[in-house]
Amino acid sequence: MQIIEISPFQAFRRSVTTVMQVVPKELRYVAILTLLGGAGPAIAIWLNKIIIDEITRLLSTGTTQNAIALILSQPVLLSSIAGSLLVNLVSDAIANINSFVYTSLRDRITGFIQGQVIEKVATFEDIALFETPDLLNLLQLTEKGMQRLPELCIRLVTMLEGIFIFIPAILLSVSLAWWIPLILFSCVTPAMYVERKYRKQVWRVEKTQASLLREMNLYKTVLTGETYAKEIRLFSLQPLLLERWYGLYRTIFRAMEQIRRRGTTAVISWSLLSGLGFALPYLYVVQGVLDRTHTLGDLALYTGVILEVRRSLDNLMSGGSELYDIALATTPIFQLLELEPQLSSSQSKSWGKIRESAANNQNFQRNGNRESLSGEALQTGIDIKNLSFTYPNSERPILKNINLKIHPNEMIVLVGENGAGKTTLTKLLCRLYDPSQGAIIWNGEDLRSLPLEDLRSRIDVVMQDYARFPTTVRENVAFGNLPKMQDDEAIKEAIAEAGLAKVIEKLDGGLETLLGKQLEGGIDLSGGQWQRLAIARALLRLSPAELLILDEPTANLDPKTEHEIYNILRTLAKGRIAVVVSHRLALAKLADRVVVLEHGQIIEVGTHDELIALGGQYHLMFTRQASSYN
Ligand SMILES: Nc1ncnc2c1ncn2[C@@H]1O[C@H](COP(=O)(O)OP(=O)(O)OP(=O)(O)O)[C@@H](O)[C@H]1O
Repeated sequence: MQIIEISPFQAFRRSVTTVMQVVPKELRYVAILTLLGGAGPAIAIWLNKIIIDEITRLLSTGTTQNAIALILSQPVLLSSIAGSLLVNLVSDAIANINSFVYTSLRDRITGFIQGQVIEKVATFEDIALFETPDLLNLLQLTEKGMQRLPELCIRLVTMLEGIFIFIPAILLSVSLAWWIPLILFSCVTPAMYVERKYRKQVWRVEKTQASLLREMNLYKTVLTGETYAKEIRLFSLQPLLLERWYGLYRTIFRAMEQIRRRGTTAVISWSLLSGLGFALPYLYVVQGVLDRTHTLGDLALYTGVILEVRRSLDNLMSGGSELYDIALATTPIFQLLELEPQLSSSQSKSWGKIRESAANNQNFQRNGNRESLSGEALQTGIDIKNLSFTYPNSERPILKNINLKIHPNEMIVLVGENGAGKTTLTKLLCRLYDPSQGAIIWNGEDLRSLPLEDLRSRIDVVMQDYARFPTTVRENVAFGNLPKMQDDEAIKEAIAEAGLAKVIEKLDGGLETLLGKQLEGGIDLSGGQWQRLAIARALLRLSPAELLILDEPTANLDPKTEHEIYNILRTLAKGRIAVVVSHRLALAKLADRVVVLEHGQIIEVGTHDELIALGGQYHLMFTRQASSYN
């Protein structure tokens, strides 16, 4: 999978487009209010100048009137003071409204972008997304990007505000001397450049440290998650794991701290220069007042103007740097959204062709609302041809030159030592991965040429690490066949067949009982009960399935239930291909053929009796297991 390059500019453009798409109205309100608010400081400064000049004039007349009566008798002074108060009030109101609108705007952008990312990850066909370090790093960086995207609005607004304050202030400063804006501008440019450079460095460090951050988050999950809580306490692992978390934190923090320190020193040095630059125009006005070419009001006006120009330039500078920072931080979001799975269905052939041939053979059946092919429709079975496989994040081949023809209606049991590659082979049959070499031929068609979703709808599976959904009993079962969500009879039948009827009957909420201790009112099941629930899920899905895959379906079951499940398995496997992975060799006796895997290669294939007679690896495994029961 290729992560495409996106420049900060492209990321910025896409961020702005996203924000404008999600909150166009709010953004317009904020922009209009900011525009109104932007004129405020210039007006206030202007009014201030009038007030000071008026007061100076009145004082020079030697009036003895009391202050209130004096103000009330001077319409210019009075209206200027009233205007100044009004401008302050309006500015405050605008700031409050803006902060309210911004909060709602931030929530909506966060919800939108999180939804996009979750949808992308959840519907991404390629399981390698969760196993390839580069992609995991991208996911990690996306988290930060999602936090920063809503800030784009406030930064854009800050920039806008900067511009709105800047334009009137700069016009006023030109009226004082044409060179003043030039000096002010050239003073902030170096600091702006240095800040941009420093942000880029911070981003580079963040990118290279994504894997460390991911590791740190993993330790956090281990230290605070329920899955590990018992063993961590029983084995007193807290000090060791905490030390690892702190170690990673210190490494990341130190590197960031170094860059921040260097960056801040450089930015402060350049800001000092800009401070000196701002002093020049100020001294110029003071000199003008002393020379009597300017009034005291002028001094107040120009001092205010210089400060406002500086404030607006600061706004522009910090807004620009932040926008650059946000553009960098949001790059991974768009890289993730553009990511194309390698398991693409693009070259997919239509199932129509296969359906057609099956229909011609009268094997087409209807099941509930959906069309499905019966087990017999898998007429030529599954042919695994010269298959080799290496996981995307590794160099070590896990399966080597596998050749196996599975006949229609056949039940195969895969056996072999831990790590032999049994589960990996079942993952390839479900097309969670594509073979590195060779092919899996399904009914005469390469698996890669079949529509992925349709293919998966024809497969029923109980995984070794089956899911424990934190939802109701009903949903835990019906997730196997969504159209049957409200079919109580079918759900109860599947539960009964999986041997869970009594357990569920005893629950107060029955099918609606919430499973999962983390949920309010939720309860937990035992390991074996969860496994039986996963089997019930598979049972509900069974009718449309042409291929049934069971990976260690009885690992957590007691001997009595295990025996019951063996009997159910026989029924399950009928009329379809069944591939079962099991270390329980009693199960192998039920199979049409047993396939023995060792170090990723098939070393023996045959019926139980044939392999026992062969006296090879299977014979050894079987006799060892049998002797351990004697
Ligand atoms: N996602 C993965 N990425 C890289 N290597 C993997 C991945 N999953 C499994 N492996 C490796 O592939 C090898 C085969 O694993 P697999 O789970 O297929 O074995 P298995 O025969 O099912 O073992 P067990 O009986 O213990 O379940 C192991 O060495 C394992 O380390």
